Amino acid sequence: MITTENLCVSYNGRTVLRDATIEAKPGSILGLVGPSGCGKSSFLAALNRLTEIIPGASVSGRIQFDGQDIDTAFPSSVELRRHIGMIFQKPNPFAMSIRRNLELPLREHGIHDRQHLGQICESVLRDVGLWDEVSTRLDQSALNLSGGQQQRLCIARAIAIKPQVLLMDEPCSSLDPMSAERVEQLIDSMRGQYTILIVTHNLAQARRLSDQITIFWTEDGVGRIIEQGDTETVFNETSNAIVDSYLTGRKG
Ligand SMILES: Nc1ncnc2c1ncn2[C@@H]1O[C@H](COP(=O)(O)OP(=O)(O)OP(=O)(O)O)[C@@H](O)[C@H]1O
Repeated sequence: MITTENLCVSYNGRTVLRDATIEAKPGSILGLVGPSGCGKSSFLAALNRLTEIIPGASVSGRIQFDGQDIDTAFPSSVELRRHIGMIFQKPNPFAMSIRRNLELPLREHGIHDRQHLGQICESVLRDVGLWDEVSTRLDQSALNLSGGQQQRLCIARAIAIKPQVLLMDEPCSSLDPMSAERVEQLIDSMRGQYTILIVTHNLAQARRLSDQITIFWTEDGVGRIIEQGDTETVFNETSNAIVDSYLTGRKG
């Protein structure tokens, strides 16, 4: 379970997200939506401590993982990212072979046995539906794969080290429609195995994929959460006029 309490993110002293409190249930998919600039990516970055390497960024509030503050549970960012992985909008495979892309994080986490590495590579490539497409060219550059294949490789790389949580920042939005559909199906198939927090601008996708939804909004230049709950309940029964306008495409 991952929770936040009054999470705030600022850049150079300017608050861009205020008091974000969420609860992502184990094994569920939580959709994070809202207009551009309301702090969704900053929120995800804080959960994975990427804000530490963004110049001028600062975070306050509480982030807990299984009831423990993440700073206590995972003093090192490497350990944190073993439990909380991240997938970005633009696929970012390393400029090396498909095999090395998968082996690198495994080696970083202490797995060096060649046979074991090989087994994990095959298993995660099967999990993301890539094995049949790449099994004969594992030693070729990952950069030769299509965008959709690269994104599935990045998901394979993230799950190779068995995280419990996956943060996804618009994972389909740079892909062509067919590849995006394929990646969406993959994410859907991961329900129950991982706790997934996914930022998407595609409201139909958020509705299809997410069990719960959190809606961010900007007021006076500061992002905050204005609605959250079970996805279908929020879509069908929200009493918040702004949320209703946003979800029906009349605003945002
Ligand atoms: N590195 C940074 N330095 C300064 N300001 C930043 C930085 N990153 C984001 N911001 C600002 O923080 C605010 C929130 O941005 P963020 O990217 O988190 O929003 P978002 O909801 O994810 O937007 P989008 O949907 O367009 O990706 C914006 O005003 C943005 O300009």
